[in-house]
Amino acid sequence: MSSSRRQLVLNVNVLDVGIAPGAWTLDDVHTHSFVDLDHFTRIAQIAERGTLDAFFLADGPGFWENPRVKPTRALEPSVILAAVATATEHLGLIGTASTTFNDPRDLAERFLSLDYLSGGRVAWNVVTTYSPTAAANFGFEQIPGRDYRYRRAEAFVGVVTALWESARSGVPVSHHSEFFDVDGVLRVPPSEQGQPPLIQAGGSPAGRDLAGRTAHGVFSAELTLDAGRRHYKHVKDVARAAGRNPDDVKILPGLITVIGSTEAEAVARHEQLRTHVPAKFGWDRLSLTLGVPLAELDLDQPIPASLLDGPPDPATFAGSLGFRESVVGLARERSLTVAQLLRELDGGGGHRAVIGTPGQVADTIEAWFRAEAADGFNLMPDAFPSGLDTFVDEVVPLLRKRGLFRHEYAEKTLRERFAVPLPEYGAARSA
Ligand SMILES: Cc1cc2nc3c(=O)[nH]c(=O)nc-3n(C[C@H](O)[C@H](O)[C@H](O)COP(=O)(O)O)c2cc1C
Repeated sequence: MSSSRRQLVLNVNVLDVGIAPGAWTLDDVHTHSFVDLDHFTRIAQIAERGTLDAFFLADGPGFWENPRVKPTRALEPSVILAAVATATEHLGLIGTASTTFNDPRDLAERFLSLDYLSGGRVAWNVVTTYSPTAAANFGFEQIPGRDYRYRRAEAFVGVVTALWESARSGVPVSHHSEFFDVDGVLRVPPSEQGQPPLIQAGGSPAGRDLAGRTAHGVFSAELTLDAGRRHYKHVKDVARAAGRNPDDVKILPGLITVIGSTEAEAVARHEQLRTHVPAKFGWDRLSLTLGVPLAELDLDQPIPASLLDGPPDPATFAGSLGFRESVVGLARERSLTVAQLLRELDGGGGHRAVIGTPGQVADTIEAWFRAEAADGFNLMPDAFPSGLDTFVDEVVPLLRKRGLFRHEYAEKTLRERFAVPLPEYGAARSA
């Protein structure tokens, strides 16, 4: 793939007041920022000032953080995205919605409406969700197994894209599968970009396969350059084998940023953001990510190889295999103690963190992009709005100077910006 044709993609992943568990303690947020539309539109306007590609909301229908420790997503994402759409002109709008806990017609209508009203700036992040709290909200005793979730995801994506196509063609969908029976057309008018592109998040073999065959972007959680390159090649190979142009699926790992004008300043900010967070917070998260009881994780010792070797049964392991593989890879490669691993993961979250100067952040972005470990990143600033402000003011100019990032928006729709083609008429109709 020629690197001159590749465009660096930078989305901002908006995790309420920031990914750092202590982000809520900073002075520029107030107690209700996480449910304040002004907070979200302000973030979007900063992102647009930095000509970022898109505003990206994670979501799951249930609590996934302990709300006693950290404010967590409370408003339904399409409501936030509708407000952001009216406050911006160019910024893409990526909404996450679960294929396990939604109805495809309802979702197709919601996302195409948003796409129509925003002038073709929307993408759907397809997730299958592993949170037990979400399952309990929908009458399941436990989260349905991974095979079931991905089979349903496949059918779900087929119905949604077929319905979006019906909005353009007027030709009714006729879908009958293990999961859905849908006959009809969508009443929403077609959007300026035809239909929203698809992003996918979930790194198990089934998740990567779904992404390679159907998605235009992958939200991944790779922690080392080598693992990033392997994942990148794998998904592009799946796309190629499915007859697609591998450039049409962008690989976008998460990247946590904690920025200071010197490295010491960044470390001090990082420490400050940890002050009010219970020590057990990251430890708990790590135990869930690995599927290993907390009692077996000694802070001062490396994780025993027997625990790293894998969930005993991947079919029933409830967490994300993608996150688990990334964390295990890092722990093995660097022989880290649990305490060092937690530090490296900035609290056990599973995404790569750079704690450093704007130059160091730009270096990481450039190195991963040039090594074909990433086509871009889903940026996760430690805290909003300050962490994003600094990124836009200090890192974006460096990336522009290096010829890696746009100076202004050139394309109107998100599909044009990502340079991904619209499916042919008929491709999805009887999915
Ligand atoms: C980087 C990343 C981000 C994710 N974001 C979400 C999310 O916002 N909401 C959600 O319900 N699930 C999310 N998931 C979970 C996946 O959809 C999936 O349910 C889970 O990862 C299990 O799949 P896996 O074993 O294929 O990784 C995310 C997974 C990854 C790897």
